[in-house]
Amino acid sequence: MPDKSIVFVTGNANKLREVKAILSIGDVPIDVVNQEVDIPEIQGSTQEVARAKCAAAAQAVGGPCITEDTALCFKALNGLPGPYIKYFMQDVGHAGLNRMLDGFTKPGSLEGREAWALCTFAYSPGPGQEVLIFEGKTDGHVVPARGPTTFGWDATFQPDGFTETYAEMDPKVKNTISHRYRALEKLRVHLQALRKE
Ligand SMILES: O=c1[nH]c(=O)c2ncn([C@@H]3O[C@H](COP(=O)(O)OP(=O)(O)OP(=O)(O)O)[C@@H](O)[C@H]3O)c2[nH]1
Ligand SMILES: [Mg+2]
Repeated sequence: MPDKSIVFVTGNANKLREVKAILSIGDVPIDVVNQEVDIPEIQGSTQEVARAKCAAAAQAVGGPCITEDTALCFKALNGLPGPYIKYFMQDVGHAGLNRMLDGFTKPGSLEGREAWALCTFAYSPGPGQEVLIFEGKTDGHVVPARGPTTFGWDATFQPDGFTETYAEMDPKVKNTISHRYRALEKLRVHLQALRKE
């Protein structure tokens, strides 16, 4: 790889901010260059969605790139909404996501509200080439919204080991425990290995 930058194809400004922050820290910082291209997303497993999106993104930009797909998976619903969380969030909001779990919840407890945030980064070396997948997962619970509502479902996800939701915590803390951070640590190793080739 000729330089220390990577093209990240996304239309989501919040994702971009976190990815830039996470990859700027570390022994070998990585510059992220955004290209906002509207890529169709297929239906399927998180990996199928991620592979197809990254392959199409590499065609669109004509070179190496990364893409990212975030899923929010409810244990009580066997992993749904998963990769479709964007549309659930848009249509039913924080309160609707909570209501979906009320019937599974033991009163007065968080039992039944278990969920995990799953981040899938995909890397394509270029158009027509094999796409590699890097996943990160953070376990937690779905709770009534607390904190700023500027980023997706952050206000309704309380990661295990914390009393705050993602939205309530200092962004620097989120960026050391998040699904995105965990996936990026794996991607970082791969990008650094490429640079040594
Ligand atoms: O509270 C949140 N904390 C996060 O850490 C987070 N990461 C993603 N999201 C939301 O989950 C959906 C994923 O859909 P998604 O992966 O297709 O993203 P997108 O369409 O917005 O962007 P992209 O596909 O252009 O990259 C979208 O609604 C995102 O806003 C998050 N919400
Ligand atoms: Mg998308």
